[in-house]
Amino acid sequence: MTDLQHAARQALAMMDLTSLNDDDSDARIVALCRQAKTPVGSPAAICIYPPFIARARSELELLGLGGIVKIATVTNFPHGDDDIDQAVHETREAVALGADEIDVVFPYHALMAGDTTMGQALVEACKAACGGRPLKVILETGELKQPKLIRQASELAIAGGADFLKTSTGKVEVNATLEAAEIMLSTIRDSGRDVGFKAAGGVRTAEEAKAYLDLATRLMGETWLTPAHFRFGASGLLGNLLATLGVEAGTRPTSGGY
Ligand SMILES: O=C[C@H](O)COP(=O)(O)O
Repeated sequence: MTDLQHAARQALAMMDLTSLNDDDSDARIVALCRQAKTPVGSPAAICIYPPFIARARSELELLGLGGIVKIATVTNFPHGDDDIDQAVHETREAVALGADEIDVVFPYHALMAGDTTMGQALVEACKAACGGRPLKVILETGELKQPKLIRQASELAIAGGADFLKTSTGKVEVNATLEAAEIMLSTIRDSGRDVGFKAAGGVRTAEEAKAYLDLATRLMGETWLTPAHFRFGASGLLGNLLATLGVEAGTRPTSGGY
């Protein structure tokens, strides 16, 4: 197995296979769940809008992936509004609908406008609403732009109890970048807290995924790289990973899997 294939295997197991489109439908989410069953294993989670959680849950059960592939959903998405009550309401609703993991957008406009308290307060309140489920905080680093703001948002999210820092919604011009990832990972490392990292938005190839994995290995060490600490949020990466591994997308898993 080449280094690139090794990275592709790792990336697949650490992926939140994503569909967050305005025109998503039950049929599209069912197809997404089916994609999650590959001959070389499954992604860590799917990431979908709240109305599709119940349908995804029953489909994953049918596929024998119940409890194996987690269901993540998004709140305060995609604009990162500064309404804490609304973000908490959406987070509670997502939990009630059966989400295993919540990805909440940090109120990045507020931070850019100089508000250094709102972000932490929103994260704290949403974490409390998660009932122990992992909370990933989307910083929208492509909008924060300045390294100082990315570091500050990372620190506020960690202080608020984030379980993961996530780069991007995938809905703005600049999404995941290695530069932002380096700042976020360094902030996680410097905090001494057990916080993970999710590169999301625009990651499309095994080569790109490998660059993030190499960076995280350099900064955090190889043993840190597990789905409990590292995820890719991606809608268009799986096919390339499977091709890298010599598997055609849509191939039925061999019995027993890998
Ligand atoms: O959270 C994940 C992102 O929305 C996925 O972005 P992508 O569609 O560019 O892969």
